Amino acid sequence: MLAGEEASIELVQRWLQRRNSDDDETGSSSSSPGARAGRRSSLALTPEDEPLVDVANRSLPPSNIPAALLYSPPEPLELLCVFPERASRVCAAACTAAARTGGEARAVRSAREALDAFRRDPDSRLPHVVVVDARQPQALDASLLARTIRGIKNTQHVVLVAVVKKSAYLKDDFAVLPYLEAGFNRIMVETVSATAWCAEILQARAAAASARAQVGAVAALSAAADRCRDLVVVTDDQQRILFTNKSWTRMLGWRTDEGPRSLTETVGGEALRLAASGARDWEAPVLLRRRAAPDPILLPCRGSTIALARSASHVVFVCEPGTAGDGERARGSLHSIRRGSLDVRSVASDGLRRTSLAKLQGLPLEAPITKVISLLSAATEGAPPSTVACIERAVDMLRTSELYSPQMKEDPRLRAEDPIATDLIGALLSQGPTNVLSSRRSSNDSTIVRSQTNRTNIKHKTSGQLRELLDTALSWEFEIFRLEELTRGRPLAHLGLALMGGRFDVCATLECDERTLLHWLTIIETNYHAVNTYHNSTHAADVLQAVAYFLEKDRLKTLLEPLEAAAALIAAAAHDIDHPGTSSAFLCNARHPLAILYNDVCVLESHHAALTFKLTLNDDRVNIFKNLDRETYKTVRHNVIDMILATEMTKHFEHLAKFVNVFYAKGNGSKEDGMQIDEPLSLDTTALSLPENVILVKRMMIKCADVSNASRPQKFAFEWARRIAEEYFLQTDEEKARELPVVMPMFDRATCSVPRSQIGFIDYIIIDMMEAWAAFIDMPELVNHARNNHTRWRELDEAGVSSLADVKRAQRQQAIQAPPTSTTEPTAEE
Ligand SMILES: Nc1ncnc2c1ncn2[C@@H]1O[C@@H]2COP(=O)(O)O[C@H]2[C@H]1O
Repeated sequence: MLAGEEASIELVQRWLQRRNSDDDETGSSSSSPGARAGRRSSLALTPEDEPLVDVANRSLPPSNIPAALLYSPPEPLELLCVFPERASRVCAAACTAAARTGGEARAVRSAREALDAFRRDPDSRLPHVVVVDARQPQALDASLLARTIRGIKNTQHVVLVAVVKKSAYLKDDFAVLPYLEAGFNRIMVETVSATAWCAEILQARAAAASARAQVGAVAALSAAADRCRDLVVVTDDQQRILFTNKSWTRMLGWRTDEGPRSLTETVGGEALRLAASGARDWEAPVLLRRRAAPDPILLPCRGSTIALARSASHVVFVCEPGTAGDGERARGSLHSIRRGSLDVRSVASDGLRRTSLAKLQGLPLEAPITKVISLLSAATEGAPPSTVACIERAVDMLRTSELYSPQMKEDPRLRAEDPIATDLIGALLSQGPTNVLSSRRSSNDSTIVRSQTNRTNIKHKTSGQLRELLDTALSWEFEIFRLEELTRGRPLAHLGLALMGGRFDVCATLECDERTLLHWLTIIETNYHAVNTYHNSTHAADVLQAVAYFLEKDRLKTLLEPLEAAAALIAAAAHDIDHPGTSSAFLCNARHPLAILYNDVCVLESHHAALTFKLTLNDDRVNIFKNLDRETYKTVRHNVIDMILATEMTKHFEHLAKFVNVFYAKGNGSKEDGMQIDEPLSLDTTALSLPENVILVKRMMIKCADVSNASRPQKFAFEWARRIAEEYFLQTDEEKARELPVVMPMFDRATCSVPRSQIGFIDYIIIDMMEAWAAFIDMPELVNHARNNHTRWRELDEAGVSSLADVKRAQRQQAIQAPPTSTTEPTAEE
């Protein structure tokens, strides 16, 4: 037994014990002998306590399949006949029979045409029965066709009928076997009798309806399992893994297609022994081994053996995460919620209440924060005055509704002598119009007009050089500026096609064709402003490339579904669409129509997300979502919007703090501000089993990609720094020209130190975030590059480099030492 395991087992046992007695009290316990024997067995951890698995339990009565679940909506039969011969009389008879039985028939002559019927075309219906002419192997390989159809997803319920010659049928007793092995359900001797075909088709129709009902039921149950938080695994009677749900995959890190095949490789403990004993229902602790962590986790587990015939066919294990040793946690049932509430009341009834807390306790609902405040208040009892003062201060802080808004003045790291950093970080983190009193003004009234370049669709043709470059699209040193140059300012469509269309096969995931994806990428790219020095389609391509790079990391490969990966790539490509080159605060100050439309709240990001969907849905030729069913579309839309909105910098600390608190909360000594991580990070992967935590991962992914320029090798980081500084300067120019409040007065081209702005950006925005993300996806170079860039900026600062022109000169010198990589857009200084 592993160190500390005994204590954990005891905790789980206590939890199970308490729950059993709870169940008994409430009368919710199953009264079947099997269930009781199983429950006793859950506490049997020594040979003396061996569970009493009775004879009745071993004889495995058939498990109940809820009849209502076996529902299949009545549908008129769709028959597909595959006969190579042009005017086959057998085929004609089958088609006539289909019409007579109230169905519809279609005849095709080749395997390719037959397979077309299984393409996901929303306008055509899938056939229920496919009749394949197996009489002329030289004209049509019927077995190969059957195997291919069976290889297509969701065709288990389609009934395949092979038509054979009578002579072949009567050849030997086992003549039908090769057809059955290939995936045919029925074998029919050739006949031109429509009546004989009627009989065959009626039987096939019944078989198809029954198979459809069963497959539908299994799909519904596996979807249910996938959506629950418990870890579910189903094995065969030999403990070979047949199914694991998403929570299982997320928490343990094993993908269904690469993980252990046998349960014994990943599960240990009492549960395994009980399952092997053939008990029908049982509860016991289970030890689960994780892919990336040496120490197993111990969870309470409930199991059932499924037996439709005499012998067991399936064994189901359901493990509950987050409950071991956490007996006080509310468990979702009315009973337990009430119990949870009572905890707070009893805590608060100790004379420690504050008036506001008493009010909260009167509410029928309870938020976790209420409970936290109550518990903290209770902890002051008998505590020394200094502790009481500390806790009371913490409770006061928790009462604010702006839990995640950093207050700059209290941050000791932001010193008065660092005005550029203060300016930049302040502007990034604050929302809405600038307070006029705190801003500088200018009297100049000229306006800079930003126009949009007119672009045409790209042709999907890549030159040799471009192709070679795109082959390196999954490298962290990807030459993004060279791509910008080779594509004449249209990097997004080319890179998007290579990554989304190629490596990530987004077309297959969204069931759209490549042409639609290309049109989509083109329209998205066209709506970026090429005149922006930073927020143009090269930035979008850069963020797309970073997201693609992150998605290739093992942690994310295991965690995210193809649909989630597709949504992330879409969000990355579109996340700054139609960016005007000025910030949201500028738009608010300027009373821009977008600021009016979005009430000064998340103005730009709301616009990016809304415009993305408006452009996509407006035209079928670009609508990459057009073939998705309603639910899938809803999921993708939700994901894309959530990720685009997550790039809003005013929520930066909120997203980062949530991510760090959820995944690194245990064993990391974080400072009072909650952000500084000084100890080596130890990741808590158990948190991955909760879908709401996966959202935090996706937000963090796009956020890190969005500002990854500072974590790229120096030559890229410097070029991006120049571009963003130039864009900031243009905004300041425009603010002065229009007598608007100046959002970042320090970003004045006459006075700004670019190196210092970068040092501040890396110090306050980049380092903490990249440390947390780099540890999560195992990519230390993110932090290494950021630190190297920081060092280099500091050297330049100390050497007196300040203006954009100075930085450009330094870049040139650097380029002489290292070969040139980028072409750069001319800046206003040149
Ligand atoms: N290298 C950088 N230096 C300073 N600010 C940056 C840098 N990279 C990104 N940003 C800012 O971070 C913001 C992230 O969201 P946006 O792309 O809307 O706008 C970005 C810039 O305002």
